[in-house]
Amino acid sequence: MLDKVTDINDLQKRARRRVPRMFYDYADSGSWSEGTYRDNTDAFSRIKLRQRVAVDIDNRSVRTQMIGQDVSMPVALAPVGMTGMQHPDGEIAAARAAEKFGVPFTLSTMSVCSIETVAQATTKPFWFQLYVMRDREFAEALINRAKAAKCSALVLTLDLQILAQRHKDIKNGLSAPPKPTLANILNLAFKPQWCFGMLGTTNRSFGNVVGHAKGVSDMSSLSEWTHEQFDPTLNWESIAWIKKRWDGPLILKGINDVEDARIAADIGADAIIVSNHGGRQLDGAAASIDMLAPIVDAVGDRIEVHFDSGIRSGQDIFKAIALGAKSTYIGRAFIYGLGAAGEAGVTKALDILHKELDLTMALCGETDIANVGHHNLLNPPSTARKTLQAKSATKRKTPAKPKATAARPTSRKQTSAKSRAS
Ligand SMILES: Cc1cc2nc3c(=O)[nH]c(=O)nc-3n(C[C@H](O)[C@H](O)[C@H](O)COP(=O)(O)O)c2cc1C
Ligand SMILES: O=C(O)C(=O)c1ccccc1
Repeated sequence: MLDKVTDINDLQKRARRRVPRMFYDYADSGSWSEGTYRDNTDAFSRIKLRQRVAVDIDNRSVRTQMIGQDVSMPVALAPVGMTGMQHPDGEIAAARAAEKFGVPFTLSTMSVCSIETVAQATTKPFWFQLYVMRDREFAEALINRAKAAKCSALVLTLDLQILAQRHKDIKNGLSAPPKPTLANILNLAFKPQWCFGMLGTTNRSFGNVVGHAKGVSDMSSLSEWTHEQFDPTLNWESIAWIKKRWDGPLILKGINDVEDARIAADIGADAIIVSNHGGRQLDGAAASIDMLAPIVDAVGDRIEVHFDSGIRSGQDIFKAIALGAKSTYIGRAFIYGLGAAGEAGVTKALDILHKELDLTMALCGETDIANVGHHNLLNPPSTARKTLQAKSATKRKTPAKPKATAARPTSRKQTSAKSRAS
């Protein structure tokens, strides 16, 4: 059934056919004009790679580590709210696919299946993403539930203290529970597989927050509820408060500015995710891939720098790694796979990305993802150019032994959580 699917685009087309419009649109949208949403992908296509030839590329590896944990490629599944609305039991399907592929799965606070349900359905630890509510006891309860479920990292999202406006969600009447408007009911008639799947599961509402957060029973609209519940006062002191309560690896998500990256490194987080929330929050913000190199330059020697926003191919992953990210996350790329074909669709998305990443690496003349760096880019960022010039100046002074392979500057190595801990 997925034989003819060759790229993430194909999965997206199939998801559009299978998933009810309000949930498909919820995923495939950005805030306001969607300018940043479009920029995220456009910026990737402006980055050009250096094609290298006559290098022995027979044995290759894209294996690496994220916060000291082994991963089969530099990819994790990003936290996605309402994943279980793209496909029945969607969080379980995605977590299982990730587990089998050897990449981390991050469960959103706003997931349909609860922390406990996902823990029961999987065998390896997953990561938990936290949204901090005004009710701090509730935030603490979520942290404790994540600990009890043996989650192996906490991803704290910082770029959604307040929800931006997404026009499509308003037009589609996206509320919780969804509004049974005539248009929505008619649309469901064209999505029979989704409907039958939903009838077969009890996971149909927000598993982590129902019954806990005040006011959740009358969630009239997702945005109203979010404004009511999410803590707009969240600041760096609150982050220290959370760090104290969570004793495992802490990843700060939603950093898109050098100054914020420096503060994140100062407070001793294990990693940051350079991200603009996939263009769903501050419309007008820079494409995250354009912020990656300056941020790595500022803090890459102190903290692991991860990346998301705009990845739709293995080539995009390669570019993010070349710009200095230790690893990446995918949001829509796996969500489209999930909407198209459940667990098999997520596996297909991961397969596609793995193949594209490996092939791109090979055609750039690299055999190990650990060696990928600025030297693989045709136009390295200016900060990198200075570093490269400095390096080649030093090289000229001390002639190295001639090598069979072309000499190239080493990539910027980031501190791993493990090496800092030891
Ligand atoms: C439908 C959808 C829901 C999301 N929900 C969350 C969420 O609950 N928590 C969070 O931290 N990020 C959330 N994100 C942002 C993703 O974690 C990630 O930053 C973004 O999808 C990356 O961009 P990409 O989709 O272009 O890969 C969501 C993204 C999408 C598309
Ligand atoms: O839609 C999102 O991007 C998101 O993170 C979110 C925020 C509030 C409720 C559900 C999901």
